[in-house]
Amino acid sequence: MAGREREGNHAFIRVKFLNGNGEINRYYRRLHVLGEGGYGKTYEVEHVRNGRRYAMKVQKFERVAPGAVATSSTDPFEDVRIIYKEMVILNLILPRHRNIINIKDLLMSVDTVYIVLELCARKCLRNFYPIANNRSGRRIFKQIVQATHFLHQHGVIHMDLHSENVLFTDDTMTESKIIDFGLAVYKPELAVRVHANFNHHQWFDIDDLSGLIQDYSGPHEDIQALGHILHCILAGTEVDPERFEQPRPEAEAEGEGVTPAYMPRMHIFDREAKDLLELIGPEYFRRGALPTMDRVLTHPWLA
Ligand SMILES: Nc1ncnc2c1ncn2[C@@H]1O[C@H](COP(=O)(O)OP(=O)(O)OP(=O)(O)O)[C@@H](O)[C@H]1O
Repeated sequence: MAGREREGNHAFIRVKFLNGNGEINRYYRRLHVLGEGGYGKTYEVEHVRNGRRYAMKVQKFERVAPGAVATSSTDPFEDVRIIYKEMVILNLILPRHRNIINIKDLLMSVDTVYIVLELCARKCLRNFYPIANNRSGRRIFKQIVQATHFLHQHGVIHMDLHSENVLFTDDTMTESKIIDFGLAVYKPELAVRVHANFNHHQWFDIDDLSGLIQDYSGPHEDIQALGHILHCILAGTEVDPERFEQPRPEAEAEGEGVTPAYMPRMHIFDREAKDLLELIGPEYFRRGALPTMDRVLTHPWLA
């Protein structure tokens, strides 16, 4: 059982095809719902034969009759494209990384995709913020930065990094995993590393490579999202990003004082953590243009 395998030096997807949706029960027993997103539900499941627990993301899509004409407003192909892209990114483009969710199995019927993932605890960054201190905050933030850098090296921009898309492997909240590649974009021109000779021409039409917001997508989107996450870690709470959309002098001139609860807790964090916030944080804190990922990685707080 494995979604991602290598045949010689080439990547390929191993998919189990199901004759009907009921057949999924021969492989996995659904235990309960872990979460619900725009494209379906994610369940905790148990493998029928070996009893191991996993998370199973179930995504239904419109059946697309061969030759059917789809309108742009109700484009059934769009659902298929999004699901397909997530499968290819997780299966083929990315090698394993300890801080990126690992795909375990992939099953498909005529109208549903079942993506089986390693199971995380029901803890996400939101649960971590209040207990973060300089040491743990630095460790977790470094994991997320390194995993994001790894994505970028393989040409993948996540595009949806936020508190609920970073889960923890267990309740100790010491090991994090980035999940949900539904909005991710693959940009072959950005890739400096290629896994198992992945050749995008074999897997994508060039049009299918575009994300929902492709024209604006780039590493800066993820770096900005990391800046927001860092702000939340330092503040010890989820922060409303809209409050920090303008630089400090402008915000203060408009009388928008910021709640003390949203300010970095400098009695807990090193001055270097604040310095990194001034590099990648929201406009309110930032001193200049967003830096490159390399500069973030080598920042003294993380080095
Ligand atoms: N591997 C996992 N282990 C445990 N829980 C998970 C796992 N993957 C997803 N979940 C839970 O299921 C929820 C939905 O998963 P995910 O974000 O991947 O789905 P989605 O349909 O793309 O959601 P969205 O519309 O929010 O982007 C997550 O927020 C999380 O609570």
